[in-house]
Amino acid sequence: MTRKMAACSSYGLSWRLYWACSCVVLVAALTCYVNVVDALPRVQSDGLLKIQELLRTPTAKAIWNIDTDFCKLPPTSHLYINCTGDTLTYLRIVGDKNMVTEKEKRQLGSAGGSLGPKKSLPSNFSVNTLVDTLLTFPDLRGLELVSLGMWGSLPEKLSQLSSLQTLNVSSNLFTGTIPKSLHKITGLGTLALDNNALAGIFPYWLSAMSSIETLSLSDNFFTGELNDSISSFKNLSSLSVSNNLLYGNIPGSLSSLQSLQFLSLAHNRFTGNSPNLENLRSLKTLNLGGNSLGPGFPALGTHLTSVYLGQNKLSESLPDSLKDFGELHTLDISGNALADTPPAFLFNLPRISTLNLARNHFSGVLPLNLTLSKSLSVLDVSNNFLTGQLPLVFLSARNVALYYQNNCMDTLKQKQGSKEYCTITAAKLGIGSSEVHHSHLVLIIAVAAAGGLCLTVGLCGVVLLMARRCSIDKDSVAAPEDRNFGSFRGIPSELLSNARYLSQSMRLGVLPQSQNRVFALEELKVATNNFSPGALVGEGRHGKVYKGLLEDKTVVAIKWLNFKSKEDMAEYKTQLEVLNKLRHRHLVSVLGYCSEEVTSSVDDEEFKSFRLFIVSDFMGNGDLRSHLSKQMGKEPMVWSQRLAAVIAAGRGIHYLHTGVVPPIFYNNLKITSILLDSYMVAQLSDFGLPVRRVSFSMDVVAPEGKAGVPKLNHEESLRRQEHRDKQDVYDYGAILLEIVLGRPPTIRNPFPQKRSELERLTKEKGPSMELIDKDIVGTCGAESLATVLEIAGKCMVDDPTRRPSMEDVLWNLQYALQVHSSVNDVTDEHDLRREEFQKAPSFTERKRCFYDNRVSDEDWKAGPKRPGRA
Ligand SMILES: Nc1ncnc2c1ncn2[C@@H]1O[C@H](COP(=O)(O)OP(=O)(O)OP(=O)(O)O)[C@@H](O)[C@H]1O
Repeated sequence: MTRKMAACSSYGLSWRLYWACSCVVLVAALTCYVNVVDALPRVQSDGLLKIQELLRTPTAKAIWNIDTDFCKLPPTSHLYINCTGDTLTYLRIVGDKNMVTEKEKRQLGSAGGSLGPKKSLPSNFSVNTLVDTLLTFPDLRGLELVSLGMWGSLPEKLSQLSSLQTLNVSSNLFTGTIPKSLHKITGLGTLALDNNALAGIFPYWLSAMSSIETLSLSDNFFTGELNDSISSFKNLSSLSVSNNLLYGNIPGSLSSLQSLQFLSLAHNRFTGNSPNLENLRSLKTLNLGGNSLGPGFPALGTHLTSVYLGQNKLSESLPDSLKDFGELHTLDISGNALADTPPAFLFNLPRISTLNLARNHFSGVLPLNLTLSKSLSVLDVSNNFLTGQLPLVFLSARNVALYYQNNCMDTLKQKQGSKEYCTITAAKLGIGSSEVHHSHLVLIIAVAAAGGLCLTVGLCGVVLLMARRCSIDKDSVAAPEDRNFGSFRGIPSELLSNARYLSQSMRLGVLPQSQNRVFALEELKVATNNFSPGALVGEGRHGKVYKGLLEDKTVVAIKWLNFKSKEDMAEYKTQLEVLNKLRHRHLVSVLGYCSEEVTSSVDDEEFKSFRLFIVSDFMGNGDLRSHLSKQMGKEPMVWSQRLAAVIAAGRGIHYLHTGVVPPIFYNNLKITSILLDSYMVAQLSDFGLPVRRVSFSMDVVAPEGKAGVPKLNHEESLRRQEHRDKQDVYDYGAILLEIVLGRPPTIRNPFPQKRSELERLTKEKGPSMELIDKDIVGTCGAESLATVLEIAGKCMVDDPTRRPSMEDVLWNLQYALQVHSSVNDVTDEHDLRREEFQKAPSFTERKRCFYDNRVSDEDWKAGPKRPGRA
């Protein structure tokens, strides 16, 4: 420093300059000192230790301690701490083990680590105490507490963290509304509250915060219509409200949000045509999938890179303007009623990587010499009405997962219907390319000619000819058969092994992918203490399930299955490859497997048998059925918990039906496959595996078309094809009944002779109360119960075509949870009403206890309009 000052004076600088120079040097020295110190004051270290205590079970071994140098902890995918000088400025804790790599786990262990992601919260967890503790960090700019199982209402005092720029508490169990005081955090740029159970009208008031750039509210219960106030979010670059209860038209004013780069309104109930979004020049990702938008194809900006419009009601032909989408790499327009022949340029867009045109009304012939973009990796044109020869490139394309089954193309590869089937059906639907129009015309002419020729004796020969043409026996028109009796039956294994995710609409529920692991039997023996009885956690009809501790301390479930033939086991293994790729918050992750061939000899004769060990995430709280009754000192689940569990599992099923290519149907759903993790969050297990017939017990619904069920005619086959999701819907209905009854329903056969139980439960005047689980009577709102019973009844109607989709079912259940929450604040007053409810002799009177007394509540008044049910 002295040398620097001398340097200043030696250059003959003035006295004032000399002082300025000294100051600069002093500041530099201080900065240097601060950087060296870089340790938190005691009050902040204590705060972090307190947070550790709050977010972990008290029995867990503490990892942080008084000597931990928090500012020097290495960042990992589930912990990031940043200090500026001697104050904490960023705290991120992500408590989901699926997000931690093995390597990171090891690093965490050796480096002093961070909060263990698998630990559940202590029973006395209080979000208020947590926020009080956070207030010891006045300079906190970033706070991310994700997947930690936190519950309660977000406290108003969160706004006292006034320096926050990022607030992310997604994937927790928060309820209630967003605290209005948040608008006081004037610099807040990112607000992420996804995957909670927050409710209320869409929070337009947040637009008063001009700083807000990212607003992520997906997977909650927000409701109401989006209106023009949306345009007041001037600086928004990312808006995600997928999987909520929003409805009505998408307002045109959305197009004034010029900074928008990411927009997801997927899986709500938006209707009508999408507004013109061409003006959104910064928009890169647009997800409007899973609504009821249509019939027009939306006008979109050409700079988009990902467009998801699947499962809507689009029914026009694709616009020519799509050829200008030079940056598009994902286009998902599956599950609409789009018509005509898909234009050849679509397959050859320069950046296109995923093109999903499945389940539309596309018809006509794809050019034989069609070319595919070099960047294409997934192409799905299945379940349309395409005819003609298969484009040559479909046979030669390598590195492209290609799906074209259930069309009527001229090929023996992937199952096809007859050309007549496609042309006639396309004509019936009034759709089609020039070729279909031509066929249609031929038919019309033929009919007319047949009539005319009947009158003209001289043309008898022609009449006969034409009449023959007119009377194409419907049954001889081969429709694509329903091949999906097993989960993936009929789909070539090479396609299965290539199956990928398409729908990014689910991305917030989807966890990172991991590698399938082939385990050594030795490893599993060590993990389970040689499959000791003490490690046994359950037994199904096909094998035993053990709890195991792997070397890296991961707790896993190991399901032991025996097979008589190698082929049967191979079928399982192929499907495990697919299932391993799936990661969803409400699906139990398959981590890998181990297969073994065992040779034994009896009387000098050798026998081979095969064993498969499926390794998956361990769910610490058993299956849903075990929580419906008092067991081992555990209280039975109350209504809201039951609803939350079935909604969670339903989301997993919905993902299997709509978020995976090819979709996964026929999941042999049972209540015992809904397992609860250590946070009591439900996850579905046992999905997507082949149905193994043991015996046709009451607990198994054989997929239609399996052995013993008559062969289907073509019409029926087509009907099944279109309603492949409905077997799961039926089974899910039975699960809904079980959470109401508290015991398995007696109706499990899809075509029951006697459905009196269901009828008694769903009759108009209300259910017979004696049938309802006494543990929930009084704790569930009547409207909520009635909604669940109504939708369960619809799920279980005999005719699969009349059953609702999983999306409809979820919509109703979310509504049921919402009305339950709004009438069921646990207050003294409520307890009184509950008593009153329990004493009320008739259903109608009980219903009144809830409705009449509650309808005046402010909350209830402000509650959502009910936009109609399935
Ligand atoms: N991943 C898991 N984590 C914790 N427990 C599990 C797990 N998978 C299964 N279990 C336990 O093992 C029991 C048996 O499971 P399994 O899947 O073999 O049969 P099931 O679902 O009860 O019936 P089924 O034989 O019809 O499939 C379950 O009820 C559950 O309690």
